[in-house]
Amino acid sequence: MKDLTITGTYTDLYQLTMAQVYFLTGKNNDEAVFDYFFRKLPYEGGYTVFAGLGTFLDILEDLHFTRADIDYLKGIGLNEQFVNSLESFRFRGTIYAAREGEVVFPNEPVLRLQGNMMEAQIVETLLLNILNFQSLIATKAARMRTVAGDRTLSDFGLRRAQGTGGYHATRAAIVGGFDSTSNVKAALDFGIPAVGTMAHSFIQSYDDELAAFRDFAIHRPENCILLVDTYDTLKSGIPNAITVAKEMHEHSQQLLGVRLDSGDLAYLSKKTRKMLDEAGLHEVKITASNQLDEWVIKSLLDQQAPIDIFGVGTSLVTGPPDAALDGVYKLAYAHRKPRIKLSENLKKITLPDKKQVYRMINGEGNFFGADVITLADENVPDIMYHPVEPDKSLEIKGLTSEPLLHKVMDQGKIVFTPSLKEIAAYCQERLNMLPDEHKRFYYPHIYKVGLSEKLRHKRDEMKKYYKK
Ligand SMILES: Nc1ncnc2c1ncn2[C@@H]1O[C@H](COP(=O)(O)OP(=O)(O)OP(=O)(O)O)[C@@H](O)[C@H]1O
Ligand SMILES: O=P(O)(O)OC[C@H]1O[C@H](OP(=O)(O)OP(=O)(O)O)[C@H](O)[C@@H]1O
Ligand SMILES: O=C(O)c1cccnc1
Repeated sequence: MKDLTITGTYTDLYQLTMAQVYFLTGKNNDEAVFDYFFRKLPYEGGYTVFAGLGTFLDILEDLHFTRADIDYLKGIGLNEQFVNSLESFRFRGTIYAAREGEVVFPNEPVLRLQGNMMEAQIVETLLLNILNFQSLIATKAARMRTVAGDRTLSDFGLRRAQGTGGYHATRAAIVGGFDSTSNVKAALDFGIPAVGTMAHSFIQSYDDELAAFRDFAIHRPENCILLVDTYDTLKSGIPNAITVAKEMHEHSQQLLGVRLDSGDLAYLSKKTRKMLDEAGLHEVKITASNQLDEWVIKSLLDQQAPIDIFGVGTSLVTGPPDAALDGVYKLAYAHRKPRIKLSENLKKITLPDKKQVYRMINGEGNFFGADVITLADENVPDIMYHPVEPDKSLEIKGLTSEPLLHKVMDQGKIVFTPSLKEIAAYCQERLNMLPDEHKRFYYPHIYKVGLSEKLRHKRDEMKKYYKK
């Protein structure tokens, strides 16, 4: 059995059966335009961090069908001529997208893909699979970063992740503001600092805790963090860690820290800090772990817990309580005409044609709290309209604006390649521009996304036409 490498068959079968029809009816070379957007903010929060773009583009640039793919697709009854054509399949489309790390909002196109019908359809599943997951995890990470301030956040999640999804979860965690990871593969591949402490098993395997700490410190004096809760944190773990820290000093070495992994982390971290300080070990840091999430981190800091490093696993990489971001990929233009999808639910009617999104910036250089979706070739309007409530509008005249969608792939070639570090810095820059009321956990202020008059008119006219 072979393990996962992403090739053209990393898609849903219906994409290929639709592509086959486009091919056989001679429609595959017409331009199609799809929008990627989501409808609901995760965590009942005020924003989503857009992540995964770099991963998606890297995979897309090399995407091809292998001999085994071709043989398999013929074997399941797809048309031979169509399947043979996939031997030379390469994505040659053009993509406009928000920068990875951008703070984005429901119903606005975050990415616009323009390609031929066939290629645009085939890559849908891959795009959604990568962008939805990484955006969910980057958002979770960003929520933790906004409450952790300048404390260190480390990803400890691989063991609890949804299978190999833990690999991309680590990348997304960095986009959203984490500093480091215990995931060695992700650290290697993405250039992230790899960090780690020790497990209970290491201490349990010794007859006494002090001997375990000593061996660890002797053989790994750099970045040494001792786990202090195996037997009794305050009566055994901390006193033994202090002994080892002092022995390390005698060898001109420095104990980096201790890790608390159970009990009342506020109480224990305060007691620990006091004991370390009384021993003159002011520089020894306190790490905390054990089912942390943004709420627990916030609570601990509200309790003035002197914790320097938070190690977060399950809640970071699995993104509870939301299992997925509901991002979708909808057709906006095909065969030289704008396209629309109607719905009984007004909110679910899609926006036709090629579009741009403009973000409004206020006088202080922060986000004004409004994005307007326009037709791609339109100037920024003076007024934006509520997407579904015809009487609501907002004047945006005179505000500075920035286009959100930029070309990131041109005819199959990546044209913008920021490093993961730059993406993470961009995310923090944009989060800093987002007013605090959109970042609070309870009932955050709603960020407005509106339509230009021209786009609204086009949608409404098409709606009338298809209703007839
Ligand atoms: N002072 C605190 N304020 C808020 N939450 C805390 C505090 N201390 C710990 N927590 C969190 O409360 C939860 C405690 O869970 P639990 O009772 O399973 O841990 P525990 O007492 O350490 O048990 P175990 O020894 O089985 O790990 C964890 O999510 C932990 O991060
Ligand atoms: O609680 P999470 O946020 O998921 O963080 C990761 C957890 O994984 C480890 O525990 P585990 O019991 O797996 O191993 P250990 O014996 O090394 O503590 C670690 O000690 C954390 O408690
Ligand atoms: O290095 C650690 O302390 C660590 C790594 C993974 C999971 N829990 C803890």
